[in-house]
Amino acid sequence: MQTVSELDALRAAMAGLRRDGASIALVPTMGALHQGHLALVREAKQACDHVVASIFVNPTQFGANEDLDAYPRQLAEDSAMLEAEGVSLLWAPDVKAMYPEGFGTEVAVSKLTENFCGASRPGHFDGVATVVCKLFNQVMPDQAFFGEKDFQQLTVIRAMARDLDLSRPHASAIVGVPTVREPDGLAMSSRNRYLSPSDRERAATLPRAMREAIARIEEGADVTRALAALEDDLLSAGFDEVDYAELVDARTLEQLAALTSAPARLLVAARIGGTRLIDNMKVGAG
Ligand SMILES: Nc1ncnc2c1ncn2[C@@H]1O[C@H](COP(=O)(O)OP(=O)(O)OP(=O)(O)O)[C@@H](O)[C@H]1O
Ligand SMILES: CC(C)(CO)[C@@H](O)C(=O)[O-]
Ligand code: BAL
Repeated sequence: MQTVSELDALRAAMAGLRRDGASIALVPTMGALHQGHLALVREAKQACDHVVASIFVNPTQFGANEDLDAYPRQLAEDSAMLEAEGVSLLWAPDVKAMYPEGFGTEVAVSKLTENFCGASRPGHFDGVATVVCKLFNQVMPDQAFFGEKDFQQLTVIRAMARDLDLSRPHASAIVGVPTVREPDGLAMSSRNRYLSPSDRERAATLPRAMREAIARIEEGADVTRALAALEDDLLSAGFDEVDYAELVDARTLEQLAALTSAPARLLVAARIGGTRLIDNMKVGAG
């Protein structure tokens, strides 16, 4: 596996990989890799001849009071994991290489970013859309792989790629990969390592309470009541705050007051200690 941290070197390496018409998959990450990231790499490897992974802790998607400085950075360990998975190229730019002096362009996706994580993390999705747009233009992959764990992010990236005619990858070449979970059901996340042992134990209530709420909704319970019970379950289990718990149309992220034939998803974000956890699950058969 080759590692590059400058754009010229990336372009030269990409030209080498593309020789003979080989197809390219991109797996964007912020590092601190776990099995969730490796699931993306494995799907990418099945789909294309070469996998290019990126590691970049993108400052523009962090709010002023968020964990940019504390975010785990472990390039040597991550690099060994990617190499073991057969990744061909690691793109690991520093902030100056990604945002050279004078950088002043932003990609903003409207509507889909208004609620949920977009409301509680103002500017977050502008940062995500801008850096992912740059990654697409830098690598020009045939397919790009993102986790369903960040469901709103996946929806926003699909919309951006469609709206901006990012022909490689075009919207249909963005692949969503199902969430990988710990044995107790907690969605894997780099931020889980912030949890104290007791908060880590309590955190498993999140997927459990979500499954219970989904069962109630699928049995025909009133959605507002089921979501209120979910919030109560989380607060009783020791969560400090429920940021949102909503049933949405999985395509438009519009809130649903009842289950319909539309594909539906339960989206939740909740804080335990200083750590904000997000999760989402499919609801119903739509
Ligand atoms: N448990 C998971 N299952 C599947 N994909 C995941 C999982 N966790 C993260 N991903 C995906 O990996 C990619 C990189 O995510 P990122 O590096 O932010 O990791 P993360 O664990 O989500 O970190 P964070 O704690 O910052 O949310 C994203 O597309 C994300 O959706
Ligand atoms: C897509 C991404 C790599 C953009 O920085 C990040 O938001 C992430 O890791 O999910
Ligand atoms: N995994 C999404 C990136 C973020 O929370 O900033």
